[in-house]
Formats: sequence, C-alpha cells, structure tokens
Amino acid sequence: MEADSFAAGLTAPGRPPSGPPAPAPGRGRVDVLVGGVGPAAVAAATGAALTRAALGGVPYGLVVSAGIAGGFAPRAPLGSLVVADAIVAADLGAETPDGFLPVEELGFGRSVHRADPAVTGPVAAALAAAGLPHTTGTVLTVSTVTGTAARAAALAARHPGAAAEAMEGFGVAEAAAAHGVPALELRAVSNAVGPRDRAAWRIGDALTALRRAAAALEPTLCALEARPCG
Ligand SMILES: O=C(O)c1cccc(C(=O)CC[C@H]2O[C@@H](n3cnc4c(=O)[nH]cnc43)[C@H](O)[C@@H]2O)c1
Repeated sequence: MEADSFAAGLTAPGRPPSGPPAPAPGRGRVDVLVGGVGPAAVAAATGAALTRAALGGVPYGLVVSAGIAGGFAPRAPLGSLVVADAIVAADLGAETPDGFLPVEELGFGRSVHRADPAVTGPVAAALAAAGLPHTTGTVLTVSTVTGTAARAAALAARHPGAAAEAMEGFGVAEAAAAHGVPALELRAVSNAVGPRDRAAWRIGDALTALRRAAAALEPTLCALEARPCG
C-alpha cells in the first residue's frame, strides 16, 4: 500500500530491474521498490537494487526510505509528514542494569546516520511550498513496534529530537552508505507512538499524505540526483 501510494504521486514511476544487471529498462524518474518490513529485509533489497544498477552502468544518485510511521506527539500529528535529519537504530545495543547502551558505547558499530542538509533542506522546502504539514526530526528504526506509554517515554527521553518511529530507515541508510549514495527517510504518520489503539490509526490519511508528498517532491528528488532524470 505504501509503495502504491508513493508511486501514485509520481508522473513516471519505475520499478528497479531485477535479475542480472542490465542498464535502463524499467527505470523511471523515480523507481519504487517494495523492500519488505524491518531493517534486515530492506537492507538486503536496497543493496541488491543498488548493486544491479551500478553493475548495469546507471547507478542511483539518491535512496529514499518512504512509508507510514508512528509519530511522537505533539511534534508529529496524524497525517503529517516527517523528514529525517537523523536515522537512528533505536534498539541496536545492549540493555544493562543502568539502562540501554547503543553500540557506539559498546565500542563497535554505529546506530546513527545523519542526513545531509543539502538533501533534507530542499525536500522540506518543497513540502512547505506544497502546503503539506511536516516536521524535520529524528526518525527511529525499531524491530519491535512500541506499544506502551512507558516505552514511548523511554524512547523520547533517550532521543529528544525524535519525531517518528518506523522499522526500515536504518537498513536502507546502511545499504546506501555501503554504496556511497545519500539516503533520505520520509514518513507519513499513521498512528501515535505509544499504547496500542487500533481505533485511532489513520492509515488512509497517512497514505494520502505519502501520495501528495511524492507529487510535491518528484522534481526535487530528480534535481538532487547526480544523474539525468526524466
Ligand atoms: O499491531 C500493532 O500494534 C502495530 C502498530 C503500529 C504499526 C504496526 C505495523 O505492523 C506497521 C508496520 C509498518 O509500518 C511502519 N509503522 C507504522 N507505524 C509504526 C509504529 O508506530 N512503529 C513502528 N513502525 C511503524 C513500519 O515501518 C512498518 O513498515 C503494527
């Protein structure tokens, strides 16, 4: 549903070529890939697509992780959009008697990708120009959806800049970084981060916001790519 909504906002969506590396066929101004759920699935799918494109001689210039998300209130209300200025693997680390330690404090790995303001700035400006409610902030990547007020409060305390929580951004960013390609995360808020309340979910509104965002951003995404686009 998320891929269909994003593609519906584009003038000429493409699908990344699958199978052996081949240049161009299937490529649109923006290609939309369904990568799966969770950071591991999307890291594998994104890495494979980037590798095929590079071996086919037409590498991508920008990768966007787009979808629905939980929003941290009051910063990111239902139906609004979030542009990530940092993509954080919020549960990559260790629980200790003194609390959670991210991998950096364990002495290995990384749990943060900071977005390039040269990418996020024009994206936020295009959303503003289109009149789409949005904020710029940290988007957390988790493998377990938050379902309690206590967990939501703990995440907000640990990440004061957190605007949204989703399950894929960090995996996409890792794959993009391995290819030296900039990454962007864009989320439309379908639910509040916190206690599970299915009656309050607004997935339809979030999908509409995703479609409108794609329409507003297509020229910007193309301009940000370092290759001819459309
Ligand atoms: O069953 C639940 O309680 C529940 C609550 C929120 C989301 C889900 C999903 O299965 C959605 C997974 C899908 O959507 C993104 N997403 C949307 N809302 C959230 C959220 O609050 N926390 C984390 N991820 C969310 C996520 O990126 C997945 O792709 C189930």
